[in-house]
Amino acid sequence: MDAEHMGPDLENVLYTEEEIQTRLTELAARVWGDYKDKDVLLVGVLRGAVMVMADFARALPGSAEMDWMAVSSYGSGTKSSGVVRILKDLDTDISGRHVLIVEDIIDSGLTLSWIRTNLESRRPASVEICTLLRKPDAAKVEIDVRYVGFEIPNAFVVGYGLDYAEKYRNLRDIGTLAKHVYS
Ligand SMILES: O=P(O)(O)OC[C@H]1O[C@H](OP(=O)(O)OP(=O)(O)O)[C@H](O)[C@@H]1O
Ligand SMILES: Nc1nc2[nH]cnc2c(=O)[nH]1
Ligand SMILES: [Mg+2]
Repeated sequence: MDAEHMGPDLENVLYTEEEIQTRLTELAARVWGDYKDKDVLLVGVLRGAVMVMADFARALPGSAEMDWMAVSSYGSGTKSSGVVRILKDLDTDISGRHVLIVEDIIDSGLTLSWIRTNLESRRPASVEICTLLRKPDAAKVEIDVRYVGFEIPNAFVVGYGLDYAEKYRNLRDIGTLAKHVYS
């Protein structure tokens, strides 16, 4: 992997663009099989899930609706407080719908656990989760995730939608940041 492709600030590439696409195509085939008799509504969580949604949705072999939510943690000020407020709600009425939440990463699991409970209160026919990445801490929260791209170790990752202070979302690969970026 040359430096230009990695982005100069990445230390290690965990998953290349090609590996991500291959895995998303596998997940899309599974999802399509599981929802063959159902009209699935994909719900992306802004902003991290934008890249995953774009590529996952296009890897599906047929049409699927898409909608978006934006949420923000508040309270303690840490991302993983688990206290979430809605910045942008769905435009779609999901009652009776089969919802598949599309995420980039599950770390503490608190964001998704809150979103799932929130969406379930709207009486959808079903709610499932598809995430590209999952970290070990997610195991501490009881959250059933049907589709997981990659289980990753507990390191901060960027790229492919994932940011550090809003940067690096546009990198094609996913990796860890070099130390000089933090200092
Ligand atoms: O499992 P958790 O510990 O709750 O963390 C995972 C969430 O954190 C990131 O989003 P963030 O809130 O940083 O916003 P963003 O999607 O706009 O980057 C990521 O995109 C997930 O949505
Ligand atoms: N960019 C980024 N955002 C996160 N949110 C929760 N975990 C992570 C992570 O590893 N990287
Ligand atoms: Mg997010």
